Amino acid sequence: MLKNLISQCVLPGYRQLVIQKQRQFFTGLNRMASKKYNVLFVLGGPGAGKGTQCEKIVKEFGYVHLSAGDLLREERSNPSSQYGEIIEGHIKNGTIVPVEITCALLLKAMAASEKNKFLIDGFPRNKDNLEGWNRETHDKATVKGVLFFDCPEQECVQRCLKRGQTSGRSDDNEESLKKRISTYTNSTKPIIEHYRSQNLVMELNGAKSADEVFEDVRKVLATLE
Ligand SMILES: Nc1ncnc2c1ncn2[C@@H]1O[C@H](COP(=O)(O)OP(=O)(O)OP(=O)(O)O)[C@@H](O)[C@H]1O
Ligand SMILES: Nc1ccn([C@H]2C[C@H](O)[C@@H](COP(=O)(O)O)O2)c(=O)n1
Repeated sequence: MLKNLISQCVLPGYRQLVIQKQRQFFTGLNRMASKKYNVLFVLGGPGAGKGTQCEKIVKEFGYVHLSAGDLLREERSNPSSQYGEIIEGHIKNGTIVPVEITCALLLKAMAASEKNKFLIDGFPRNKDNLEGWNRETHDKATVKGVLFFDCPEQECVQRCLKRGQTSGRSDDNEESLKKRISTYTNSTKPIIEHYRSQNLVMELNGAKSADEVFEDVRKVLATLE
């Protein structure tokens, strides 16, 4: 009789409780797992001031700055990398490195950081970058916006040539710059337009002085905080 009472009344209630607790546990786990990286992309022509502004943003807004170009240059300099020659070829030619390489470097750098807010500078630069990013990060990252520094071509070229006097960059010269500008116009501008159609673009006049540009950046970023 007591056995029957336990199996008919107590056990089902206990089972229900266990199932309910299991559900709560797995929901908690899922929520933890769904914590995504928050990303702001930073785009603009060569020399538009992306890196300069990112440095200032890091100091004031606590983002981690990841420059796709810097990560590629670092990978190129690693003697044990199998991608060194491919990367150098693209950098000199002003063309874009396949996304599998660039996205893997970005994800590795994000995973190595304890922070959650990233400025990804110089990416995505073409359709291959954009599609690869979406494929690899749809469950890992949320793109909160795109900072777009608009700057006239002649100003960009002058800045890069001046930087080339001391930067040691193999692409801060007239020949590479022509190709970089053409890649920017033909491949990167459509990506900016893609994000503009999603209302994600924050456009800034990059032709002003660096401090004036940052004043504008501050206002725009304050709306995201
Ligand atoms: N607003 C500005 N006015 C004048 N010079 C600037 C301004 N912003 C940056 N510069 C200078 O222009 C050069 C290019 O700037 P920066 O490296 O920030 O551009 P970038 O967009 O990151 O370039 P790239 O894509 O080629 O790496 C640097 O020498 C920098 O000091
Ligand atoms: N998404 C990217 C970013 C950069 N590169 C390569 C080709 C660029 O000309 C070069 C320099 O980049 P920068 O420092 O100017 O941002 O790096 C690329 O292939 N893909």
